[in-house]
Amino acid sequence: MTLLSVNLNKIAVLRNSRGGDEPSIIQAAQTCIEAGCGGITVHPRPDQRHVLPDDVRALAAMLRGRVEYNIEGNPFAPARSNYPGLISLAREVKPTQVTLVPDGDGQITSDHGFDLQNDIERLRPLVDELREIGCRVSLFVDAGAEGFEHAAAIGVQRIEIYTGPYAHAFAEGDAREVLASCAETARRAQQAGLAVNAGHDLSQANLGTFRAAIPGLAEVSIGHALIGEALYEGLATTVRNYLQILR
Ligand SMILES: CC(=O)[C@@H](O)[C@H](O)COP(=O)(O)O
Ligand SMILES: NCC(=O)COP(=O)(O)O
Repeated sequence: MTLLSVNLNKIAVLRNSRGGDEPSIIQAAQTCIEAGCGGITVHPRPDQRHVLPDDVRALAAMLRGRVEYNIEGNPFAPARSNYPGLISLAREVKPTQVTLVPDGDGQITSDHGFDLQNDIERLRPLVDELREIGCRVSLFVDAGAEGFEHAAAIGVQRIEIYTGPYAHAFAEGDAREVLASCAETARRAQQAGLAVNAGHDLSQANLGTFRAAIPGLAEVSIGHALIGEALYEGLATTVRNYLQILR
């Protein structure tokens, strides 16, 4: 069964746009859980454009023991005022999973994964620390990435395939080549002993085709499209629609 982890970044975008407490990220999480999602994902960025450190803390308190909690971010992004750093936040709230994403500050969104050949030694001490905390560690990678045996050797347990290029190709009408690359990437990662997650720009339109091509897909984390669709259909209904696709 592929777990649906709802990314709540875009709830925080709307909330921060007026500087108040509404819409509530906690109420959104509660609605998603009651609708049946298996996890909640947030990506607290250093520039605090959406999810804030206090959101991460508040979610930890309400999610514990209910659904999986996945926190994403760049572990190398330095701490700054009001942003303690990803590893420090993980040490504080002990989420189920931490997904390491090599995003720079200037990016409008995540758009690439780690270079496992060159980044693995820098990642080793961070993976050690996250495992010590008790978190599952996942690395954000591009389709076609190499070096999964190195990732497994330093204690990484999952990869998350960056599905932005797949979603774009799907929207353009021909995703066969990208999908085949994602499937081969998943196969090689599983062969190296890693479980496979996926995320970025997945939607009700493209998820079924992706899921059918990736045997054993452990988790999808979905936010932008899901929250957008929820503006029309309602959050609970939208979550249930995704769960129906993943059945
Ligand atoms: C890693 C990834 O692809 C997404 O989870 C990311 O969290 C999207 O970030 P924004 O919501 O800031 O675009
Ligand atoms: N890891 C992907 C994620 O959490 C959500 O990405 P998106 O659906 O907002 O593009």
